[in-house]
Amino acid sequence: MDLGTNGNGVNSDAQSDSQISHLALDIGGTLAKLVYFCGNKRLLKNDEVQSSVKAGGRSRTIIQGKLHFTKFETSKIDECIAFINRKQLGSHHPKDLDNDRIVVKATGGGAFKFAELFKEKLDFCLDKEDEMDCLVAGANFLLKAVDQEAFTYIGGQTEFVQINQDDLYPYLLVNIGSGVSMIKVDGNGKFERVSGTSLGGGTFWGLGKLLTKCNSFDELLELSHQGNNRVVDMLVGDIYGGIDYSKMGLSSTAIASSFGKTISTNKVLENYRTEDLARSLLRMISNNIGQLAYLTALRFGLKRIFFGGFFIRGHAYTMDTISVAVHYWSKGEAQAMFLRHEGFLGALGAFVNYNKQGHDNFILMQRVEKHKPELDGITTEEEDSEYASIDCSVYID
Ligand SMILES: Nc1ncnc2c1ncn2[C@@H]1O[C@H](COP(=O)(O)OP(=O)(O)OP(=O)(O)O)[C@@H](O)[C@H]1O
Ligand SMILES: CC(C)(CO)[C@@H](O)C(=O)NCCC(=O)O
Repeated sequence: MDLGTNGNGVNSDAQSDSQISHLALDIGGTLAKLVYFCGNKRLLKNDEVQSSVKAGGRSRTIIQGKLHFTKFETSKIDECIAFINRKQLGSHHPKDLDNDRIVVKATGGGAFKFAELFKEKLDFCLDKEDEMDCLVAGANFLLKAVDQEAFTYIGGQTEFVQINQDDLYPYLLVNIGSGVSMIKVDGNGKFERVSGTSLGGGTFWGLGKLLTKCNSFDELLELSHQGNNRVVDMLVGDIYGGIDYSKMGLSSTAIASSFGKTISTNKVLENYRTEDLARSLLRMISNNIGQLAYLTALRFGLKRIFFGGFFIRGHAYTMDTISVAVHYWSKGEAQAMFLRHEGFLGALGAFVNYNKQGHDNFILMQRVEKHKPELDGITTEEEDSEYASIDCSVYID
């Protein structure tokens, strides 16, 4: 990534305005996530160079641009490769001195599984980063650098959380991907994966697909939106003749047994509305994760729980169920918080890790974006229109 600075730190590159792009990948069990930066190289002005040299530093080239976010199904990794190729992402990265291949940071199991494929198709050398390390780096970056990133969702109301940088740690990060990882975060690079469960997003999507025969995750979410779980779930009231089990604080409407009602009738699968099945399933998975998250937080005395991963998808009912579960089990002591770039923690973390040794010429700067409820910065129809890009600058030596 050497852009040609001379010995005095004055940039000798004659081109002052050229496009540049950088890329990091998180290839998970279900989805492959891409974070890429596109921007225009800007040479430092003379006075900027002088002040930088006077301050004892080297001069740097600033690149202003946007971080973009997009995803592909891991099972269609060829589409992801074609996208990278079409956009020529990574073409400005440094090359591996040993084999002359473009080095790209990558995390998730797919960084191992597809290393050969990326080598063959794109001449990339995937520089593998640990998945948990990247989730934490991504979450810390978002929480510290991105304005209005974290929010609570209670009773249909979104409220942004003001993050106090000096009082961020410790917190519990619950990443709901195909499976669920729970990580106790104590600082930058200081963390422990303290728990996990295989009942995660993959379980919801997989069982949901089998039960409803729907073709996409979004369709399944949409079905759940319109369903009524009481048709499928056995409620406390079903067992107690319509009344609360008040001695134990269980209201008649509380779920006593997820899917429990399906055993007591002579109905078969086809007799149930797919909407109701989807609703029950979403509630079962979200409730369970909310409860496990709370118990894990309790185990380590953590009050703040941030939820990430693509399972959440900013979906109101999912967030509401998780929030209620955390609130209910903690008796209001702990709080569930969500992140706007929930699904991209790992990919962002891999991107941020370009700053680590060996890549210290690439520094991701704070972004400047103010929250816009609607989408911003969408530049092409190919991009995933759901995710707001982030305005930011990077410095290159
Ligand atoms: N368009 C989509 N297609 C498939 N799954 C989706 C989609 N949108 C959201 N999901 C949900 O997101 C989950 C995958 O989340 P995520 O990408 O964070 O995990 P992953 O990295 O693939 O999994 P893991 O970290 O366990 O390897 C799916 O299991 C599903 O529940
Ligand atoms: C295996 C990983 C870490 C892969 O991302 C994830 O799917 C996960 O955390 N699964 C849950 C595994 C467990 O703790 O039981």
